Amino acid sequence: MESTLKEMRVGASVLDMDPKSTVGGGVEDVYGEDRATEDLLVTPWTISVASGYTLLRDPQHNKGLAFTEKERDAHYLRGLLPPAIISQQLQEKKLLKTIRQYQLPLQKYTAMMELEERNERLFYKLLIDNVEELLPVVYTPTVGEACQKYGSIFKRPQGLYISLKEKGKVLDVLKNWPRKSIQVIVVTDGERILGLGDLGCQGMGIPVGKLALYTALGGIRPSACLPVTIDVGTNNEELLNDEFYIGLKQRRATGQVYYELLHEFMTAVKQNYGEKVLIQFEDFANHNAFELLAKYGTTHLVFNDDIQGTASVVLAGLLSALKLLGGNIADHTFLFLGAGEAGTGIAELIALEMSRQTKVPLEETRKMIWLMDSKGLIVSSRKDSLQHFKKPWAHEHEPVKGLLDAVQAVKPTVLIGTSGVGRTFTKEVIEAMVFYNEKPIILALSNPTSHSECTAEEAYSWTKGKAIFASGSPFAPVEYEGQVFYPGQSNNTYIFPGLGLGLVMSGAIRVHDDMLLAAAEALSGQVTEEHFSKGLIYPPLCNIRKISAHIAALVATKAYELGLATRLPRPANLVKLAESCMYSPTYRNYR
Ligand SMILES: NC(=O)C1=CN([C@@H]2O[C@H](COP(=O)(O)OP(=O)(O)OC[C@H]3O[C@@H](n4cnc5c(N)ncnc54)[C@H](OP(=O)(O)O)[C@@H]3O)[C@@H](O)[C@H]2O)C=CC1
Ligand SMILES: CC(=O)C(=O)O
Ligand SMILES: [Mg+2]
Repeated sequence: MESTLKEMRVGASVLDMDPKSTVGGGVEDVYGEDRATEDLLVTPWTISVASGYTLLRDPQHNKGLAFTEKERDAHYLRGLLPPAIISQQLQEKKLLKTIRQYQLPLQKYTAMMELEERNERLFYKLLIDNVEELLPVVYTPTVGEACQKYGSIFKRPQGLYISLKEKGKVLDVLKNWPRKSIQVIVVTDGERILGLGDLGCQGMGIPVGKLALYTALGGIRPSACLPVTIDVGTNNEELLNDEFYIGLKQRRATGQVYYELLHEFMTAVKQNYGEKVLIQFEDFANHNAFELLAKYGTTHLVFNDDIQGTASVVLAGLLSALKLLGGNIADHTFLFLGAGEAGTGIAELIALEMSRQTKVPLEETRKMIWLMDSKGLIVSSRKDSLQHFKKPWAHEHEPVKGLLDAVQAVKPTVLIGTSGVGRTFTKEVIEAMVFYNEKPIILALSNPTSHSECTAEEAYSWTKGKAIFASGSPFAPVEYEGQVFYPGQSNNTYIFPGLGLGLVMSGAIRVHDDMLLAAAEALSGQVTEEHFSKGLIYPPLCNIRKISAHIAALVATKAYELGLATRLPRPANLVKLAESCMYSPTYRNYR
């Protein structure tokens, strides 16, 4: 139990005291201990030192066979372990070998999750040291399959489930979580999991995976991370008919019922963890995502990863590509397939950057950007029937249905896939891109791999090696006519860990667009000549902690400039601060 005296002091105000209580609550009596009466129950939190069998079963402190002779004596471990002492390094080597032996990605995923539950430090050591190899296991594409099969691979719960059954009790549910000092929450309602649609309660794999990356890539302590799934039902018939489904078996609640539960959650989070806890909205459907962001963006430290994190990573890639191609961002014309969260989020940040660079008003720079949805090109004649987030993109043009026709009409220099539909960048579409451009920029952002708008091989072979290509899920390097091409991964995973670290370490209280621009500049600044020579527009993920530190520093700098930082005075060297803040997974010695 991680509870400390300090945590017990955090508390509710005297104003919400129980009328029957005869004792006044202390100023920060969140757990109601000061004001408890015979009718008012409290939780008996305790502090204890783990030893013996309990220590071996405690994932935060377990070191497996790495416990020294002295530790085995001091902590009652004699006989509970075989005699060999195996260092963390050797344990890591053995595990990597085991994981590599598994044929199926889902087996590797399960092995990693079991390791996390058994030995947290070893899990993070393995992930950090082998990030390029293991990211596709704990994150896209495998996490998508894991969510689809969550019911059958489910053994022990991870994260916090807040369902409609908990309405009216959300604060109590938060208090059940064993860790008290939370800095980052990733929350989903499971309605738009990657490009896989509504997976209901099984979407939990996403907050769990994203938070593992907050720790591995951004250095946020695992104990400070809280994955949350809000379960308001699912409209996925297959899950509703599945006897093993782990979520609420009802159709999704909408309207007032939905918003009341979300509001209760947002209020309880602030009440329990304060103003500086970061909340990342993840994989909500767009009919809720924009509204939630607009509503809570002014009252909470919150951002939507699919709208804003994705925008920042794509802008970073474009800024890098400009260094390769020359010219300015305003020289480009953009066409998006997909006008939802990712598409319109990216489009808006590009338009903002163009406006900043050229001093041309935002309404004008938006005109360089075209979006398509499932009904075709977004044009002014459709304006009345468009969802509000599409309206700014309804430019004057005759209606266009298909993507190839749109490419021919708009002649984009940059084609971006954010539709969630695989194989929509056909040979004809890609050939049209290279017909109009010496070096077309093609980003197939939809996840997981099976939903990517095209493969890396298709992008390079259909453009005869001319494309600057990146994708949301990773592709291996491609050999085309004797030359090797390295596709980059354009995924918000480059941004949110560093963004989160910057916000947390500066004690920021709100997320601002300038921070997303700063994160994009920081990421783009990490791309070197060597990377460019391979055709990469993103730096390799093996340097991600260094990259995250730079992102964090620029984000924190913005927080200070905007007066949104509360950690005062401003530390002199923010890169150093970011590096020194990061969680290290090496084993500690026990007294
Ligand atoms: N690489 C990354 O970092 C990220 C990738 N993504 C990926 O992007 C994809 C979309 O996510 P998100 O924007 O949140 O989803 P949304 O549901 O908000 O948007 C999807 C958009 O695609 C459109 N669309 C659907 N089918 C077609 C089609 N056949 N042709 C043209 N347009 C189509 C939809 O049209 P309509 O509005 O008419 O329904 C909608 O505008 C997902 O696969 C997700 O995994 C998301 C975030 C980050
Ligand atoms: C990467 C991501 O956030 C998504 O595909 O939804
Ligand atoms: Mg997402």
